[in-house]
Amino acid sequence: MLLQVSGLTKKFGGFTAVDKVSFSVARGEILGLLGPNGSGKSTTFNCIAGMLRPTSGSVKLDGEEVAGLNADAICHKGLGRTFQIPRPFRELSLVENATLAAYYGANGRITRAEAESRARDALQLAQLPTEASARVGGLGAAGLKKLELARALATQPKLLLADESLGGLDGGEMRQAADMLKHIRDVRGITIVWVEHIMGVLLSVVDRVVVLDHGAVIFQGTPREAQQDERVAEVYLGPPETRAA
Ligand SMILES: Nc1ncnc2c1ncn2[C@@H]1O[C@H](COP(=O)(O)OP(=O)(O)OP(=O)(O)O)[C@@H](O)[C@H]1O
Repeated sequence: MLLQVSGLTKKFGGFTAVDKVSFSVARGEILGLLGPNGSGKSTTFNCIAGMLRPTSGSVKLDGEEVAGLNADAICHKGLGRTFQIPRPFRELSLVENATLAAYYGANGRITRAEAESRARDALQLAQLPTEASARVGGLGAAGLKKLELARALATQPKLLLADESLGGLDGGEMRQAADMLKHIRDVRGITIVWVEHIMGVLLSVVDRVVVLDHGAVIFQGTPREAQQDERVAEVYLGPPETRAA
């Protein structure tokens, strides 16, 4: 297993946002981490990525305990993440943005040529232009999401945590974003944990899903099983008697 989350708990004062969450992700797998708004997805994500310190529990990346390490240290151990709201350096070019991410991922221990090569490779994987003149300014919502992905890929992660990659995209862009994540896994073997609150297109590309509700895991299984599961339907659609026919 590349990622093993065991008994992960995060409390904010007396409120338990993540309650003994356990799941694992095999090398090369795409796992969808789903749940309605407020179910604890972002808190789980941030505990894994080191943006939040878990109250208790274990997070093992490639067999090594990383719970409680800071985000920089976890990135240097091979975890790349995207942010829900892209915040690129707008005054820099796309290549410069990705190059900075490559330096960050390597903890500064690569040459400029190597950082730029990693940056161009990541931009290509994210289907963005690689020429020096390509700027952030002209990118729309989908382009900014791609740049977010390219910045995470430039850190050369073993595990990519994708946070709400579909937010703000239209139907066609969502399909393209989903296919891109699958392509990245297929050609590079990068393991992906993909956090979304909407199921839709995600179910067509993930291998397995974990569904959270009120901070706890209520379902783990294949996308097909998720679509047939009554508890999953309930948290997404409400109780059977209130659903439209
Ligand atoms: N820093 C915080 N302090 C207090 N409560 C918090 C904090 N962060 C999150 N929460 C609460 O924890 C619960 C889980 O929030 P979280 O953001 O993890 O859910 P989510 O599933 O990611 O939701 P969304 O899809 O809306 O992003 C919510 O009730 C939220 O209000």
